[in-house]
Amino acid sequence: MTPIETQQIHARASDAAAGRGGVKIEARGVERVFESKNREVRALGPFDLDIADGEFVCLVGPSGCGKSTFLRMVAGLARPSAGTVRVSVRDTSRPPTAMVFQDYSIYPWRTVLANVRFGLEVQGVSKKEAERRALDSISRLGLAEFTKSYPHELSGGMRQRVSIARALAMEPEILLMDEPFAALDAQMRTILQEELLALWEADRRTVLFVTHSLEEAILLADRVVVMTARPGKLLDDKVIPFDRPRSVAIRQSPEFAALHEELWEHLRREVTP
Ligand SMILES: Nc1ncnc2c1ncn2[C@@H]1O[C@H](COP(=O)(O)OP(=O)(O)OP(=O)(O)O)[C@@H](O)[C@H]1O
Repeated sequence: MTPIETQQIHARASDAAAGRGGVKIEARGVERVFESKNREVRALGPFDLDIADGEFVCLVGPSGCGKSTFLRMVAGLARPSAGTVRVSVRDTSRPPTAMVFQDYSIYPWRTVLANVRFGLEVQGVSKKEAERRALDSISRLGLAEFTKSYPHELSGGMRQRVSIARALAMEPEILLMDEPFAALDAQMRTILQEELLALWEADRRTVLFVTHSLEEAILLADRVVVMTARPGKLLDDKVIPFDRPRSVAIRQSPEFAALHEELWEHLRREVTP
């Protein structure tokens, strides 16, 4: 296995690069090798990527190319086997990242309010402030009537709203989303995509979003980063030219179809054996 040369660094951003528009996430020569059943699985890299502060970037690529692994590195939950992942932080009193997963990851025994408040309590935010921020976030996600409901009383779309509310309540500088809408039906997925576009428009937080759907990536992102098959490397890095604010209606435009076709041409070669 390649020796660990470097690890995740949460740099204090006193330099200009950390200001709005500066580099927020910087990956250089990132590799990840797993030991599995006495063999090495080369999952990722070498992979380089820069994401600017306030940018919405979607990561797409074949299954197993290391997308989730990279996201976990940005979250500080995993270390690269080689290379560096650097996250610039403006305000050390806030968590640099918060994550939303496909499977909601909310506690079935806690109410909506208690689920959203949970991360804040772990952070040591006072009870009063946690309650205020949780209620505000719940309301932004349209769940104000359901603060006392339990997850089993909610639809899949509502549970995923709870996950997003919990992440936003943390007020992270970077929102990490790992296929957050993959488990939803097509209609609910469209509704949540539209809601996410509106939420992002309100605060323009840096977002790194993993998806299998090129359509979803083009709809949401400022940039779509396409990865090769495992070990994932950078295959394409495409700026999405559609104006903001956006609505799901842009999916009907010929420009959207052309972009989809172009990116699919690249991805097709990676997913077909
Ligand atoms: N903890 C681990 N131990 C061993 N192998 C792992 C581990 N985590 C991930 N892998 C392997 O690393 C590779 C990349 O996994 P990862 O989950 O990052 O891919 P992905 O692109 O997110 O896949 P998908 O799109 O299917 O979710 C896969 O081959 C996976 O089996």
